[in-house]
Amino acid sequence: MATPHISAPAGAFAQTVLMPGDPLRAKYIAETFLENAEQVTAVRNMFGYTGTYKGKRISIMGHGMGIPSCSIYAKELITEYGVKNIIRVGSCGAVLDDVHVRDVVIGLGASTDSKVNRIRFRDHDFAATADFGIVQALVQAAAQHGIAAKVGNLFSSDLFYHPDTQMTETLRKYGILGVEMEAAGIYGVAAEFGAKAATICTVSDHIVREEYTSAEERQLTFNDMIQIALDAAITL
Ligand SMILES: O=P(O)(O)O[C@H]1O[C@H](CO)[C@@H](O)[C@H]1O
Ligand SMILES: O=c1cc[nH]c(=O)[nH]1
Repeated sequence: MATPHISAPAGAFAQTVLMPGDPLRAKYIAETFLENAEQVTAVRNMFGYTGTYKGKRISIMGHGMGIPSCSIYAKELITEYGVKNIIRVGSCGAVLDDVHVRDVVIGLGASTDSKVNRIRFRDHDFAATADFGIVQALVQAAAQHGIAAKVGNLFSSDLFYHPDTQMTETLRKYGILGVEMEAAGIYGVAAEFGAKAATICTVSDHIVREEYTSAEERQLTFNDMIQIALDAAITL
């Protein structure tokens, strides 16, 4: 039962899928953290895997960069493969003084400059929100790992290289915890097709302070976030 973008057979995905932007991160997560991981799709090299974590069946699949890309995969996973829970596991940039590189942030809500949710919602402002149960599970799992995750609003931007130089000040004023490129789209898809979704991100850079994590640091902090997401996933 392939779709235009996923070549897996029916039943190939677990009910809960962790989704990083980078398909190679999906491969790394599956090979490092899952037992008996099997690759179930590789269309356009957007790798997807299913295996078990602490005895529970879990899938991992990349979603690419930006709302158009992640929306395709999230929609097909939900409507064609019966996926119920999507947890985006990503990276984000920080703008606030009290958010630091390597912090873990959870997107309870996601603001955006994308029009996708207005297209869905008759041109009104849809409040793109995470599933509260998944957020709770993520917060609890983070606490068990000794990490006080910050929970709040993300900004999902259509543009990585944003031309509006005033935008950062606005994001600071409105308390945006992290800038990334997908959460608002995934929350919109989940709402449209009756699934649950949440986003957890590791802060990879501070946009105002111009601080960046090294590739090695990113890998280590990313590992913390993955374990939090997997420990939350098996409670769903
Ligand atoms: O690390 P990922 O999950 O890809 O997330 C962030 O990184 C990409 C931009 O470099 C965008 O996809 C953004 O949302
Ligand atoms: O989308 C992203 C991801 C990391 N850092 C940013 O500034 N934007």
